[in-house]
Amino acid sequence: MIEADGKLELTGLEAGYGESMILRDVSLKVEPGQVVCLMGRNGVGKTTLMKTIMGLIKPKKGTIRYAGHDYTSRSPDRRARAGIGYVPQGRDIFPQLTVEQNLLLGLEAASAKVRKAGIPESVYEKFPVLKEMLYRKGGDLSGGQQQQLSIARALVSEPKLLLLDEPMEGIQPSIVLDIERVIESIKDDKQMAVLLVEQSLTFATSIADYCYVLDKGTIVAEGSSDTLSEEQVRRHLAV
Ligand SMILES: Nc1ncnc2c1ncn2[C@@H]1O[C@H](COP(=O)(O)OP(=O)(O)OP(=O)(O)O)[C@@H](O)[C@H]1O
Repeated sequence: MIEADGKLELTGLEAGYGESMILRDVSLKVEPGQVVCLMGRNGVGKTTLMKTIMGLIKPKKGTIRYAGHDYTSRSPDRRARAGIGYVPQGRDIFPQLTVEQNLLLGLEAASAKVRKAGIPESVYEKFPVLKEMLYRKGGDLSGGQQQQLSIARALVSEPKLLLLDEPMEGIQPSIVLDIERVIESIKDDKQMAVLLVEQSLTFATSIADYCYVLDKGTIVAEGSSDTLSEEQVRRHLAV
């Protein structure tokens, strides 16, 4: 792995919708091979931050550096081709397309080299259920399976940086475990940097190398899982 591969560095980011500024002075780093968790109550700006990293929202101030280059003004397309994979909140798969067709769409975002190689076998190893259901329509899958498909679709392009927005939200416990195992295996592979929005403090601190807590659009606490005190995090997570 090249040293800067997958590295993300946000500095002094300000972003929002029209006149309403949601993120204020957000600085954050994800190193190659790391899992970094972003925590915070509902509505504090976690999704807005993910969208800004993906290029779907243009920041008013600050910089986004990725893989050693300034990506602040680059299009979402270019970010995807450069290896940023995004799994948005709420499994936006295509219900009328088959599982395989959904996965092939993930390849569209990939670099030419990855596109040529096709869907990597490693994706089916991570999600064996999808291989069994390859020709079923996405809409026929359970909610948890759709979430697995949504993550698999991002993995198909073999990203260097994976943005996961609350992948465990609203999913039955058995599938939560499956998804946690996949995130653990991604971490063990050490090929990808992961920025994970996660509400479960237990899982976040067990998997993350580093955690950030966002409140009202600002980072209010950060640290490695062993230095960030539970009390500190809970204070900002409590309603
Ligand atoms: N398209 C939009 N236009 C205007 N305001 C928006 C839009 N999307 C989100 N917001 C506002 O931005 C703020 C942050 O929302 P965001 O979705 O980033 O929060 P979040 O931390 O991801 O919350 P949740 O956990 O509920 O998804 C909220 O006040 C929300 O109402």
